[in-house]
Amino acid sequence: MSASTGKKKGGGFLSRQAKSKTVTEEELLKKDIITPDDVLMLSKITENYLCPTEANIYGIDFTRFKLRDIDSGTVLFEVAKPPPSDNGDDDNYDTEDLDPNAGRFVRYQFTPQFLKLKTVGATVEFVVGDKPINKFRMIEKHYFREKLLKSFDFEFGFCIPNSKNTVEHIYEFPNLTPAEIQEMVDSPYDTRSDSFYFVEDKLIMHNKADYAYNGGC
Ligand SMILES: CCCCCCCCCCCCCC(=O)O
Repeated sequence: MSASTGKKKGGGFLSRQAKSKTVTEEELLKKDIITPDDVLMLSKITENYLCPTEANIYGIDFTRFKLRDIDSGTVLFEVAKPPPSDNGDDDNYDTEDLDPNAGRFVRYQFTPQFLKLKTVGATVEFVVGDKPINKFRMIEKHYFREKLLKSFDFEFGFCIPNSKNTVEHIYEFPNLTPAEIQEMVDSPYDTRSDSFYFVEDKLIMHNKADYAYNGGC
């Protein structure tokens, strides 16, 4: 029987079904534990955070983030968390007191040229608390409106207790047509991402970002 009839039994048909299996955010919010396989099945940007900030029981704290174009070496973006002041006050206290989710949302403003890059390196520095961390992994899904542009899957690996760690993850950009690039440039903040962080296959942090690509226009 020809595969093109759509009636073929066995692996071909079933594996195509398995690959397209999707899950909704509402279904995941009912689960006690959210796994990497769960978020890989999401087909849309989430409207909510899929775990509370308290799920980060490992004291993971991002302290520096840098983006660079791998081809030219140009630094595209860099931010560092200010060190705690001498009196122990957290400088982010006021903002986070008003909105407890403020620390897990970032708005980026890039130029249209950003979308023409091929490969970007993201250097992340982070500190961890007094527990050892196994299988620290991030799955980050980028969307333009309803369309998934690309899902990135990065390992941070094992982290020793009370350590400061630095890792560079390499983002290979999706192929975008000139028309898609123009639409994204013309539609600031319609490009969005969910970053899901796992320790031992359990969701412990969820951050969000949105992007404008019309800087300098
Ligand atoms: C248009 C798709 C491009 C995807 C590659 C984007 C590379 C930069 C990613 C920066 C992600 C930061 C996420 C965050 O701050 O939570």
